[in-house]
Amino acid sequence: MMIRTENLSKRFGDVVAVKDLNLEVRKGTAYGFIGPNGAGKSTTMAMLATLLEPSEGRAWIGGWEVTEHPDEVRRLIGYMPDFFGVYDRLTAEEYLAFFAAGYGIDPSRREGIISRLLELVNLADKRDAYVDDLSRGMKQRLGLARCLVHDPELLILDEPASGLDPRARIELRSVLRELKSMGKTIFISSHILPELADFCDAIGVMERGKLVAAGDVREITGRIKGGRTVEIHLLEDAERAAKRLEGEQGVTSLRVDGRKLTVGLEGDERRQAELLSLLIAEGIPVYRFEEISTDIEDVFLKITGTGEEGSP
Ligand SMILES: Nc1ncnc2c1ncn2[C@@H]1O[C@H](COP(=O)(O)OP(=O)(O)OP(=O)(O)O)[C@@H](O)[C@H]1O
Repeated sequence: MMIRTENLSKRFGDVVAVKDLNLEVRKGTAYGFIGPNGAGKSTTMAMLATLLEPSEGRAWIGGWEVTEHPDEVRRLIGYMPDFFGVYDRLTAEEYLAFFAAGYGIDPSRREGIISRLLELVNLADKRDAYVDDLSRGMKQRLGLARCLVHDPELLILDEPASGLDPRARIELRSVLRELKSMGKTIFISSHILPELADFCDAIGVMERGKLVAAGDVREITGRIKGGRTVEIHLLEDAERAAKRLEGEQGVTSLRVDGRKLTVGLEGDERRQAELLSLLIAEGIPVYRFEEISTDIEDVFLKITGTGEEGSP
């Protein structure tokens, strides 16, 4: 596990920014952290990046507890905050050299690293341009290069696509895909779900400090596309039921979790009833069969229906 948190919480006076957060992000995957403004995404990311002390709970990065081993954690992560400072007298190259020096990278290696990074984020031709003259999309990509100077395993990216035009978003996404193919773990936030859906393996949705949904991206996006999710509780391991429903018309996903089977379904109530009959006919002991709460769908509607210029 690359990231794990246990009841991670943060209070600012009376404001509970993050409440009892339990997250798991597997190594080598891209995890989309979705939620409206103020949901607690930035606060969570800052705690993971060792910049903010949790009020309660714990968090581990690559097995290192963030408050006990901040140095080890910092070596493992590249963190990109949601703001970009002002660097009017620095060129792109000088900017990266500054951070490379900050990470204690040997001067003889800096030049090579900077060239490779500028290449990676498609800014090789902007090497001598002043940072403040770059477009917002270029600045974001330069910011990404900056958090890669020490070759971290995990990238924590706070709304990197916000404020970018569609073209700049596409360019950013192509860089992120490349990083993923290099084996990096990517933890990325956004308030627009479709923006991350096709890139991420898993997503977690925050609302008012709480994780209200988390899981496989296909399962969750299936719900948004009008599909439904049915939870089936059995008196036996759910494998047999999963096998029986595999390939059945309308079934878009199946997830076995001990004696619980979660089914993504495209179809109406009649189809649900048919699937239940199939299981019963097979002698599979179902004791609970229910479509799970539509609250979660409401949350998605709120998040995805904000009228922002998303790029599905
Ligand atoms: N330093 C702080 N002092 C007081 N309150 C804070 C502080 N930082 C964040 N908060 C509050 O904590 C809550 C969560 O904020 P946070 O920035 O983590 O949300 P977010 O999901 O990242 O939203 P955004 O997309 O707007 O950055 C908000 O109510 C915010 O006002």
